[in-house]
Formats: sequence, structure tokens, C-alpha cells
Amino acid sequence: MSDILTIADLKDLARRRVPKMFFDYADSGAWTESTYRANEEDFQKIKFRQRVLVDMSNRSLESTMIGQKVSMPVALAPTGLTGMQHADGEMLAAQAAEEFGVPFTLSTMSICSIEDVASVTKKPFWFQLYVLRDKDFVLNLIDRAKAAKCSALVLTLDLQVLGQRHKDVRNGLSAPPKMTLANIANIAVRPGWWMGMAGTKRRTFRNIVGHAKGVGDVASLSSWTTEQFDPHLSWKDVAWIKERWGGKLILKGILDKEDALLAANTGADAIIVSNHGGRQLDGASSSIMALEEIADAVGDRIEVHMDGGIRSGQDVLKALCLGAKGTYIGRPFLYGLGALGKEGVTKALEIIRKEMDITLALCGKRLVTDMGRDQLRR
Ligand SMILES: Cc1cc2nc3c(=O)[nH]c(=O)nc-3n(C[C@H](O)[C@H](O)[C@H](O)COP(=O)(O)O)c2cc1C
Ligand SMILES: O=C(O)C(=O)c1ccccc1
Repeated sequence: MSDILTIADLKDLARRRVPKMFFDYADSGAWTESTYRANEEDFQKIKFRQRVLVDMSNRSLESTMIGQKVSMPVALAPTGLTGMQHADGEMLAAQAAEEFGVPFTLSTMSICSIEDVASVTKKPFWFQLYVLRDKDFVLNLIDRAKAAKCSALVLTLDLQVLGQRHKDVRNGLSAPPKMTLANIANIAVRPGWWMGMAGTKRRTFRNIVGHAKGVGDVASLSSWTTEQFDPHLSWKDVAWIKERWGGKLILKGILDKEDALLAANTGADAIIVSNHGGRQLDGASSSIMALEEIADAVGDRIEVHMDGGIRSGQDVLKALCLGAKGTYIGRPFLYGLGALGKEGVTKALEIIRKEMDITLALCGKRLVTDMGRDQLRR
């Protein structure tokens, strides 16, 4: 563990421990992956101002996201199939986040169900909703998230059609995965992973199987999921979901200022400036480059969050400087989970916290909430 100092170290270890098809699923973007790469690379173009001889004692990373206290403004992003990076992955990641004091967001497309995660956590977590064609099933998900006392609904808007990630096609990643010789050989040499999987009953999309009509077993899943994404969605759907949910609502997948203004009109509590980690529209702008314009356009009308490409505490601070009140990490916690299970998720959060704390000090600030545009050199 002592040799793990960066998120990249966790990624290297995950690559060795997680079967290729699932590691690649996490580590891939749509088509040429240009947006996936830009998400990370564009952070490097932004530089801090270094300040000296100011009081750097008693620093604090505490903040709030949608009015909820967080030990640092870094939530775990919703990610599908998280329980395939490590057995019971969503339950472990939720526990790590809870202990750390940051929000965990459970995906509709998770392996562990809403009820599974609720059974191993004490504090409320957030639930991410895909609005699928089967509206009865969508209502069922909303009601189950309410029953589990989820404290925010994250409504994802950028997956009306599914972007293509070539690696998934090449690896035969479907539900259930194609058991080619290459996949079997790959799993065989990762005993830690498959022993974990053999020891849990949670190996399929448990929010869906047994809940959605026509999905009684795993065999029917693949065609069901691809058919269910709904190209008809409109802003009117946001209104009925907001009404039915009745709690805090976060709209995820905004990358354009016109859309940000429409989102602000819905009365939602926050938007997430996001391109789905470069997994949807290849060729779209990086999230960090879209952030400032969107933050300027909406002003104080709605809280602005962002995700995409955050690989260090420095990246988090840059996003805060450019107008985000909160951020999310996707792959960094997945790498931690694949590398070391729950401990690895905690490790990812600790790495980011330490980088944030030292950077904050060297920028001459004590409070993370004081980071603004004047902390950047432009
Ligand atoms: C493997 C994987 C699965 C994802 N699944 C979902 C999902 O089910 N729902 C969703 O809203 N976003 C999903 N996302 C997008 C993330 O919520 C988030 O926007 C993205 O990962 C942020 O970029 P980062 O991975 O560079 O931190 C997924 C991302 C990854 C990497
Ligand atoms: O992989 C994803 O990014 C995602 O959101 C998703 C979509 C369909 C099924 C599972 C996950």
C-alpha cells in the first residue's frame, strides 16, 4: 500500500487485478476517445498562482453540495457495473464514501441494488436515474429510492442513445458477457477477483432483474437494456420526475450553456457539467473547458457541479476555481475498487484529499470555499 501514491498507481494495480473486459469497460471512451483524453489533458493547461507568507494554518476542505455537508466537495459519480470491478463493489464504495464523509451515487445500472446498498450504510446515499422507456419501471425505481431514504436524485440526461465504446464490442462485453477463450483465460489468472465473485450472489443488474417487466433473468438483459434508452425524452419529463420524486434533484450531463439555462428553469437544485466521462459524444468539449461559461451563464440560479477527468486534488481545486461548487470522480474510485476493494476507494479519496490540502496551502488559502478565479494564473 505504501507504494501507492497517485490515482495512476491505483489504475496500474487495477489493470493487473480486474479481468480485461471489465477494466477496459471502465477505462474507455466513445469512438476515438478524444473527449475522454481531453477531459484529463485540459486540466494540465490551467495553472495556479503560488502565494507565500500568508497564514496557511488551520486549513479546511469542508464544504456543502446541495446544502449537504461534505468533508470535501468530491462525490463518487454513478457508474454502471461497479460490482464487476470487485465483488459487491457498490456496497463497498458506498461504505468507504460514508466513512469519508462524501456522497456516494448509486447508478440505475449497478450490480448491487438500492436495497443492498441501504442495508450496509447508515447515512443516506444518492441515486442516479436513467429515464427508460418502461415508465412503470422508472416509477418503481423512484419509489424504491424514496423508501431507501436517498437524499438526492441524480437524473442523467446525456444517454438518450448509447455511445459506442469499441473496446466493449471487441471484448464481447454484453449482459451476460461472452465467455470467449480469451475472457476465460483472462479471468483464470485473476484469482482474487473470481474468488470474490464466486463468494457473492450479486452478479447481475439487481436494480432491474426481477423488478422490470420482461426481465426475469440475466439472459433477457442485453436486448432489454439497449432497447430501453429513450430517444423521446424532453424537458417535460424532468418536470414529472421532479414532481414524483419531491426531494433534491441534480441534472447530470449538461455541457452547453443553453441547456444549462433550461436546466435552471426546471427548479432543480444543481446541474453536473459532464460529458459522461467521454463515453457519449466523442468530439465534445472537455468538461473543464465547458465549465466556466456555464457557471457564468447560470450565476446563482442553480448550483453548478462538474465531473470528467479529475485525477488529482489539484484538478478538483481547478474546477472549484472555475465555478464548481462540487465535483465527482468516476474512474479514480473504480480503479481503487478494482485494485484493493473498499480500502482502495478510501485510498483514492485520501490521495485526493492530501493533494487538495497541500495545494490549497501553497496557493495561500486556508478554506477550500475561498478558491476562486483569482487563484488561477491566466
Ligand atoms: C465505467 C463507467 C460507468 C458509468 N456509468 C454511468 C451510469 O450508469 N450513469 C451515469 O449517469 N453516468 C455513468 N458514468 C459517467 C460517470 O458518472 C461520470 O460522469 C464520469 O465517470 C466522470 O468522468 P471520470 O471517470 O473521468 O471521473 C459512467 C462512467 C464510467 C467510467
Ligand atoms: O457505461 C456507461 O457509461 C453507462 O452509463 C451505462 C449504460 C448502459 C448500461 C450500463 C452502463
